[in-house]
Amino acid sequence: MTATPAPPVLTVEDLTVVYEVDEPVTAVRNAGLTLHRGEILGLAGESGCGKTTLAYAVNRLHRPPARIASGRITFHDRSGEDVDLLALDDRELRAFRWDKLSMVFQGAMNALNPVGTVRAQLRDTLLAHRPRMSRKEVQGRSEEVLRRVGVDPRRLGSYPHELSGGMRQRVMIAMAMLLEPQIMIMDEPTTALDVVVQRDILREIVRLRDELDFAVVFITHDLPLLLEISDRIAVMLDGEIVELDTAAGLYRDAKHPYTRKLLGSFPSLSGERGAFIRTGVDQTAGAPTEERA
Ligand SMILES: Nc1ncnc2c1ncn2[C@@H]1O[C@H](COP(=O)(O)OP(=O)(O)OP(=O)(O)O)[C@@H](O)[C@H]1O
Repeated sequence: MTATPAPPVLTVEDLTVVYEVDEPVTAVRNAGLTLHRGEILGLAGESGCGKTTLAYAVNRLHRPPARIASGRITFHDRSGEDVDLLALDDRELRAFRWDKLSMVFQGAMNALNPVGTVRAQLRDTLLAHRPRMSRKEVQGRSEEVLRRVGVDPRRLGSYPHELSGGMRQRVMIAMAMLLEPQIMIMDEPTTALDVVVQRDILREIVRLRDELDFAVVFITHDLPLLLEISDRIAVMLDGEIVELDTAAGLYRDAKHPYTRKLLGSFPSLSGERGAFIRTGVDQTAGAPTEERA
């Protein structure tokens, strides 16, 4: 990490999300966090702790019975403008999503329209936000994003069923970066993929972040993976963020007993561990360093 953190791009304050079912479930409780420009913030915690609910609420994608009971979510635009996300109407939200903040879900590869080519789907998203783009610009941008995620631009003419799962997930990541958003939220984006493909895609995400400087909220229950790729990590337990620290700080000196328990539950973290994605990672001890790759 650098000594002075980059300015914030997103601030979540005191966020509470409740599922209004017979016995209401408070899935996120008074959560607060600041995401800095260009940082990778990992969100860790066991299944059911509220990670996905938090991510959906930030993007206003939550649906009834989920309800934001309290809190503030502020997007700090590159232009200097602060946007109160909870105050946006539907039209403003549609303009905001993909453009300023995009999201890649677990299994997002199945979200591609089966009857549209990759070209058509990238074009539709581009033109919805940039209606004045020429055909040539649309084609150029579509080729560029595919190249960036390691997919041959000749695949623009392919239908989703003609692509492997890994390739479809890469296309979804390309879609998420199409409009150069300032934030990407990734919820278990590689869980459905085999380990080698996962690693390739994660390396790409870290590299692209270094190049393009978007911030990432990366959600997974895989803490060892988060230690490799995150600048900071927030640990969630029963809807609350119980600890938030740099990856190195968390690894070396976890404060909350639950974080220590979580760290202890991954044998790979106490023993030898190879193939860290970050450079500057102490592979013999398996510990992340303070540096950012
Ligand atoms: N539609 C719903 N109605 C009622 N309760 C729900 C609903 N969706 C989620 N919950 C509850 O909210 C809590 C948080 O769920 P959430 O999916 O956000 O957790 P998560 O940490 O993302 O889990 P996972 O890693 O399994 O996706 C859980 O207790 C869950 O049972």
